[in-house]
Amino acid sequence: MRGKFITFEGIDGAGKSSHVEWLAETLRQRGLSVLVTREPGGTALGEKLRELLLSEAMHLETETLLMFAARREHLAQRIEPALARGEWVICDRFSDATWAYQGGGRGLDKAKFLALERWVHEHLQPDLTLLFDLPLEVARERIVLANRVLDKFEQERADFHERVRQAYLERAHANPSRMRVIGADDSLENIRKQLEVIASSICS
Ligand SMILES: Nc1ncnc2c1ncn2[C@@H]1O[C@H](COP(=O)(O)OP(=O)(O)OP(=O)(O)O)[C@@H](O)[C@H]1O
Ligand SMILES: Cc1cn([C@H]2C[C@H](O)[C@@H](COP(=O)(O)O)O2)c(=O)[nH]c1=O
Repeated sequence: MRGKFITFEGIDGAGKSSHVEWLAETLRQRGLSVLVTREPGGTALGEKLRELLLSEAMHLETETLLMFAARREHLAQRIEPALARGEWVICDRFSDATWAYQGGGRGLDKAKFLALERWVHEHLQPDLTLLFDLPLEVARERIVLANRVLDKFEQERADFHERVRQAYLERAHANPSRMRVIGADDSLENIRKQLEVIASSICS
């Protein structure tokens, strides 16, 4: 039987990556085989593209095409074969991120996004997307506290990140059966409780 495809999304600093491995382990304890991966990245070529995408300034359409090029490789090399073997795949970001960052944040024409999405994965959408949502200021504070070097996207102004957040919420509103909004302005423990309920429902 084909495995399930779960994606994590949210603005930078939302806290999603803190739960990816935890959810994978929770699913493994239920006897499932789980692949954890991320975008942009997930393959040798994808990780090279990630380095460029997170550091180099480029035209919006170049950025979008490179995101989808990395995704095409990722789907062909890792995601689709794993799902076909019956493994579950947890991916830290996928096409909803392109919708939110390049579309919402930078203003990419929606028709161009939809054309690329149809080209690259017409017959595949995540079975479940967990959208970590929280106010921008809380996410910023977490990034500052983590004291990490900011990448190209994290260096963007607050209004960019606010548009990204709104684009994610609109997409979740338009896809209620696939996307679940997680209240991420909460303790790690309480967020895990929300995820445990979701994990139980997807495994049953
Ligand atoms: N619920 C939480 N409460 C307080 N701090 C948190 C919480 N979740 C994560 N953090 C901290 O916030 C920082 C960002 O978390 P994390 O890297 O998981 O976010 P992210 O959404 O994956 O961010 P990015 O997409 O920018 O990599 C980390 O230092 C993490 O320890
Ligand atoms: C897949 C994807 C990602 N991005 C942006 C979003 C983040 O700022 C970075 C990825 O780094 P993180 O460790 O996951 O935070 O890339 C994007 O703009 N478009 C995309 O399609």
